Parts: sequence; structure tokens; C-alpha cells
Amino acid sequence: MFPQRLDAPQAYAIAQALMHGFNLHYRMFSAEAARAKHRFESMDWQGQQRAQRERIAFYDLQVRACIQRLEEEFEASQQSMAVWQQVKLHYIGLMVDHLQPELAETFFNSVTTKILHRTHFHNDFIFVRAAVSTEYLENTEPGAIPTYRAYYPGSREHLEDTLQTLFEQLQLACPFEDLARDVHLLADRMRHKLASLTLRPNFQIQVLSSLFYRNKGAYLVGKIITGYTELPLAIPILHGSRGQLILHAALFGEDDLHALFSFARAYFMVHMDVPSAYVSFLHRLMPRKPPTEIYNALGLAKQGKTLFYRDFLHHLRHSSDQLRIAPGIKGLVMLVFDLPSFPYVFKLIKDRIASSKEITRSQVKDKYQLVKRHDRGGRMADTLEYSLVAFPRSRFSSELLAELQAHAPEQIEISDRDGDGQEEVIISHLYIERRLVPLNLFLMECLAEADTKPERRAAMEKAIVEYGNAIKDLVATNIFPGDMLWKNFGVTRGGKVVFYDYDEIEYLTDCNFRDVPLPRNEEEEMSGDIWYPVGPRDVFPETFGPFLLGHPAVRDIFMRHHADLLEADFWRSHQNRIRDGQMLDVFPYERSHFLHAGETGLATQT
Ligand SMILES: Nc1ncnc2c1ncn2[C@@H]1O[C@H](COP(=O)(O)OP(=O)(O)OP(=O)(O)O)[C@@H](O)[C@H]1O
Repeated sequence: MFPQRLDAPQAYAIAQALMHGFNLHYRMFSAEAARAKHRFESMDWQGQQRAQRERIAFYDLQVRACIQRLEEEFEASQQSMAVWQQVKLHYIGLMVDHLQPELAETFFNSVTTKILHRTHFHNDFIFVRAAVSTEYLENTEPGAIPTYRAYYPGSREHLEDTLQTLFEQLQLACPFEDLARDVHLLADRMRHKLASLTLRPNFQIQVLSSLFYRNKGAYLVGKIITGYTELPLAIPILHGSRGQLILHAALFGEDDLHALFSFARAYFMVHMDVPSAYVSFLHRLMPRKPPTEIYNALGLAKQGKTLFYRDFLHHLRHSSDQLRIAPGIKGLVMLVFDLPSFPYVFKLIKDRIASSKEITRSQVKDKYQLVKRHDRGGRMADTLEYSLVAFPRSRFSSELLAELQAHAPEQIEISDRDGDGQEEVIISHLYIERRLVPLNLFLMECLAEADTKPERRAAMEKAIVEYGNAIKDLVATNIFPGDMLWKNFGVTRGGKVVFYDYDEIEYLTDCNFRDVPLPRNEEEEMSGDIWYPVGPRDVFPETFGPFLLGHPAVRDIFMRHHADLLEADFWRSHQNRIRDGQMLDVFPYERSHFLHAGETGLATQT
């Protein structure tokens, strides 16, 4: 029932305290993004990575601080539901003209769902759906930076002048090595892309005003428009070998941007007054990427989670298929299920983990946390972590329900908790991750037809090369995957291979890569067992082969491209590099996009 009058005296003050809590949070978030520019300029890459990691914890800290304040000042949990309903209405009032209303709503939900009882988690009290529109939101204060800027080159020949102005207006404190040279190379690439298009009167380049910072790079993101064509565009800016700036590559088109904004990479730091305007600009560039994933990529993971859950509930209402055990080899640690019509998997840690795994539940959680905070280098799938997720009981296949009851009885509750006559399966802790095609299944499908269909053989070769590349990219970011079996990797829509089994992951520098010792006598030589002592962190790369390379066709391709992975020296040399403080470059784009043909090196050390 909608209250006719807002007459509870404490409701307005509670709403204000909530809004104050959110504003404080967003100020901290923005300040960190502003500092990212300085860290980039001063090549403080370790600092940039540290800040990327630490920022993830900001939100929960601020939510906890706000709950504490509400309890201390207003005895929040003692307030009646009539008061809480008015709190929400006042809060809506406070969001008029607010520049981040969607985030403010999510913050309200995060706080109030920790105070109110579950039965009140509906639109009267929390924001189950958004109440405030973000369309056409702009910061109109004098001196405010617009979300994006438009540049009008007029003709193909004048691209250089326009680009020169555009990069100068970024006002980076560090000089370019040779901006005129780079702008010319970039303009040439653009002319090539525009060759088949007629330039219409609306020909322009639009770029988001803030740069996107991550690891060692800053990325300019925008699009070229002519007529009805909109060509997405991203330009990575890096430090050259002399420490000055260079335009490193030119990325064009939706697929290139997908690779840059991949769920398998760390989140960007971007200074945004109006994040929803950034999200809608980016969504236009990448219509296949749902806003939930764009918010995640911008470091606004809570908003990503909120939108994901809304999308999922909406999808459930408009589909009828059954949740099932995910295809592939079942895990010893994780129980994984999916809904065929929905492109994500749901993973929970089993109540009892097979003893062969020597890992506890909390260690598994730590490993997933490690991945969340680490630079995923395009090779480890991001996970969203949820607690108390309810699914309709009627949507479970009987095998899946039996599996849950057998392996996770302590984590599921089957009840009608909302009292609406519909039974739900409530799972206490869950990870949600993009669904990929497990690499073992992918290879099996290819192998079945490799002799008769050359395209299948080519796909198999590409996947095996990609698998090795994935491991090498992980190594570059100081990650040893632990369990390198094919089944622990998946293939993305774009054909990239990504790792998703984290329970045996270690920092590369924590492992001890050893050569298999030579047998000292005949008895040792003939022994079928491991006769030499093995420490807990010891790894013997020579022994990977028998597990991975049973099939001759697979072995042949692997050995041609990645034989070095079977040598302890390969792993040790990377350990040494990392210990020396050198960060290897893992580019989120192919070499073919580089603007310089190798003559311009990059800075490697701070
Ligand atoms: N993101 C994903 N997309 C598609 N399938 C997945 C995904 N994650 C997991 N799976 C499926 O679930 C299975 C088990 O997942 P996972 O490897 O994470 O569990 P685990 O218990 O850690 O495995 P292991 O026993 O190797 O340690 C995988 O082999 C795969 O078939």
C-alpha cells in the first residue's frame, strides 16, 4: 500500500544517512580512478595493480560502515516496516538529479537487505526494479566534463590534424615520444577501414572523455560515425622504451572491443561522473555484451551483480527449460549446473571434497578470491559470488536435484520461503561464471571428424595452440594453473581458451619447478612408482606429457608449438623474471593491430 503521507520523522534522516553512505563510497571510487591517471603517467604499474585489487573491497566496507551508523543513530533494525517504506520513498526523492542513481539504488539494497527480513525483499521496501531512469543523464554543472567528445575531421585527408588535437586534449602529463608519427600511422589505419565507406555529412569521431586505465596501459575508447555506420574504436596508449608515450595499436570493430572488455580480464579504472552514460555508450559499441558485464568491466561489480540477477529472474520467467548438471566431466571439488537457454554456469563447493584434493572449503574460496583480485590476463574467467540464491524447485531436473542432495545437502534448503505457494531451492553460496565449451569436449568433437573435415582439424589445431598460449599468458601474470588438464579450460565464442578450475592454482613464484632426477640404480630405473622425494610445492613439468598428450594428433600439434612447457627451465626462467620485478606484457589484442612494426620497444620496468 502506498503511504498517502510521509509522516515518520526518522524516515528522512535514515534516507539521508543511506545516501550519505553511498556518496562517500562513490567519492572514494572516483578518487581511485583519478589517481589511476597519475599512476599511469608515472609508470607506477605495481601501484596500479595494487589499487585495482584493493578497490574491490571498498564497497563491502562502506556498506558495513553504513549499517553500523544506521544501527547506532537510528536503531535501524527496530524500525517498523511503515517507516522503511517511507525511507525508500524519501530516498527516491534524494535521487532526483543524482548522477549515479542506479548505483545508489543498489547501495540502498545492499544495506537494507542486511537489516530487513527476507519477506520484505520486494519493491515496497527495496529496489527490486530500478525506480529512477538514467536515460540522457549528464552532469550539467559548469565546468563538468561531458561523457564523450565529438571531433569532425571533414575529410579523410584531415584525419591527422583531428587526431593530433584529440590526443593533445587528453592532457596527459607525460610527453609523447612522437605523436605526429603515431597519429599518421593511426590515420592510415583509419583510412584503410573507411576505404569502402562513403563519408557522409555526419562523419565524426566520438571518444569517451576519460581514458580507461588497466595495468600498464591507458585506452581511448570511442567510435567513428559516417552515415548509418558506427565503427567501434579503441587506442591503447603505452610507455615506449624511453618512458615516453606511444600509441601502441588500433582496435576497430565489436570483436576487438570484446577482447578488450573481456570477462577474463581485470577491471578498468575510469573516472566517470555518470557511469550509466558510459555503460550505454559502450553497450552501443558492443550490443552483444550485456550491461551487467559492462558494469563489471568498469569495476562496478555490485551493479553488475544486481543487473545479472534481474536478467536471470526475467529469463526464468520467459523460459521453460530445466536446470541440469553441466556437460563435461564432473568436478571433485565443485558441483556445476546450468540452464541450457542461459549462457552462464552455477558452481558450488561440495560439502565434502574428495580426499585426493587435499583442500578445504575455505581454501577453495581463497583461490577464487585470488583470481578475482589478480590480473586475469584474458585467461581466467571472472566469477560473481552470491549467497542465498533461490531457484524455482520446478525447474530442477531430477538428476541435478539428486546430485545437490548427495553432494551439497548442507548448502541447500527446499522451502516456500516467500509463502507464495512455489517451492524454491535456496543455495547458500554460489559462484556464477560465463559458460564456455569445455576444451576436452571441444577437442573430442574435432577429433571425431578431423580426418574427413579439414576445418575441424584446423579448429583443433587452433584450440591446442590457444591452450598453450593461455598457459603462457597465465605464466606471464605469475599464475601456475596447477591442474592443466584439458577439461579445466573452456573455449569462448571468439575461440579463445580460458581457464576456469581454480582450486589448485598457485603463484608461479611459490612453486618449485624441478627436473626429474636421474635414477641412481636399476631398481629406481625400473620402478613404476615415483622413487624420488617430492615436496608439497614441487612440480615436474616433464611429467605433464603422459596426462595431456595421450592422443598422437594432439601430441603432434602441441609439441610443434609448446614443447617448452614440458621443460622445467621454461618455468624457472619466468620465476626469475617475475622476481626481478619485470612485468611481461599480455596485450588484449593481436600483434596485427600493433601500429609499430617492432621498431618501437616498450618500457619493461618501473
Ligand atoms: N565456465 C564453465 N563453462 C562450462 N562448463 C564449465 C564451466 N566451469 C565448469 N564447467 C564444467 O564443470 C566441470 C567441473 O568444473 P570445475 O573444473 O570448476 O570443478 P572442479 O571440482 O574444480 O574440477 P576438478 O575435479 O578438476 O578440480 C568442468 O569439467 C566442466 O565440464
